[in-house]
Amino acid sequence: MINIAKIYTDKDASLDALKGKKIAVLGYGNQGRAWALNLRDSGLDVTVGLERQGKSWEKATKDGFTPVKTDEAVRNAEVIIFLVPDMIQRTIWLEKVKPNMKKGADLVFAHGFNIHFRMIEPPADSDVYMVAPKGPGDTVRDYYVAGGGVPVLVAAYQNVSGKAMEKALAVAKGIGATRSGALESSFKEETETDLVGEQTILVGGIMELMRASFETLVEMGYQPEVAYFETINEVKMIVDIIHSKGLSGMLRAVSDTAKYGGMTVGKKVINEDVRKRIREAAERVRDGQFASEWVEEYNRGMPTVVNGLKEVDNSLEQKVANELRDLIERGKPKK
Ligand SMILES: NC(=O)c1ccc[n+]([C@@H]2O[C@H](COP(=O)([O-])OP(=O)(O)OC[C@H]3O[C@@H](n4cnc5c(N)ncnc54)[C@H](O)[C@@H]3O)[C@@H](O)[C@H]2O)c1
Ligand SMILES: CC(C)(O)[C@@H](O)C(=O)O
Ligand SMILES: [Mg+2]
Ligand SMILES: [Mg+2]
Repeated sequence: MINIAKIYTDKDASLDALKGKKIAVLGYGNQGRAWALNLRDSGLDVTVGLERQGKSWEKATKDGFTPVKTDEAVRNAEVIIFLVPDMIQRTIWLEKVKPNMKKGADLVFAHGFNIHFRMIEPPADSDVYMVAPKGPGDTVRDYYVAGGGVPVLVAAYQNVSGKAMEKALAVAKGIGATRSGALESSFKEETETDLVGEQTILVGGIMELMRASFETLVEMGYQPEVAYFETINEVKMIVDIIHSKGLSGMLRAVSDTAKYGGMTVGKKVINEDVRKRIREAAERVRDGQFASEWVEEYNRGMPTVVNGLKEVDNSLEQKVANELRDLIERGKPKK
């Protein structure tokens, strides 16, 4: 056993710390919808707070909530959960939450960005804690409904009441996370590791590795559909095995030919140079350079994100994905 991280499960957490308290969930997007539904299904008192009527408002209403404007949602809340995009949180905090919140209400985050990089300066009399899902919002909902939960990192930044961790664990239990595990961390550790992870593997790394392999095969004259099955579609199946049995389990599930090729060529593709660049990316996160760059990009209207999305939407790999979607869906296991 390595036994470094402190991991809490259902037996260590109680919903009592939040029972009867008014909880405002700000935002109804990826995480907002999942949290609001899971917390409500866990018997907690949730109000959805939104800035304006629109898609999120409609979605929340369809799910049986009666959304209200952000300022109204926070006025009565004892627990305020920030589930609007990271780059919006500071403005919402300054303009809507800070002037209207109850004195001493809890401030809760799903990612430490705004606190760690000091974009939000919380009042000294509030508990400030974090429950950060280690998975996408839809999965947080899907796993909960299926009786499971996505693991989370929990941390307390300010613990005025002495009960911040108890309440973080109650939130974790409410969204189903302690059915799996809530790992004790810090705002610093969560923020930095989450950013490094999404840049180098979960979003950036995996996408670029898939695209590089796919595009190489297509350039060499192989059929795009064959390239798609090989370099993008099968990743889920391999990752599913890693997910349940670890890397050793995956190696034992593939042929010796794949083991040998994977072990020798993998290290040439993902070589020392790549490791050096992963380290550089991690250092840029840790010293705040990435955060400054992202704030600046956001303030310019996110041109890189907007154009990048367009480029991927129009790529051959996405066209093949659209073409094969029915076939792929037909083949999925039926519960
Ligand atoms: N996406 C994920 O799966 C995921 C995973 C872990 C942690 N987080 C964290 O959860 C938090 C929320 O991220 P998300 O991806 O769920 O957000 P999101 O982009 O899905 O948020 C959308 C919601 O925010 C509202 N919103 C968008 N722009 C707004 C604006 N200008 N003013 C007011 N409201 C606005 C929308 O109406 C919608 O309700 C972030 O701190 C993020 O880092 C997200
Ligand atoms: C789902 C992720 C990538 O893990 C999350 O960190 C995010 O920012 O969306
Ligand atoms: Mg993230
Ligand atoms: Mg993440």
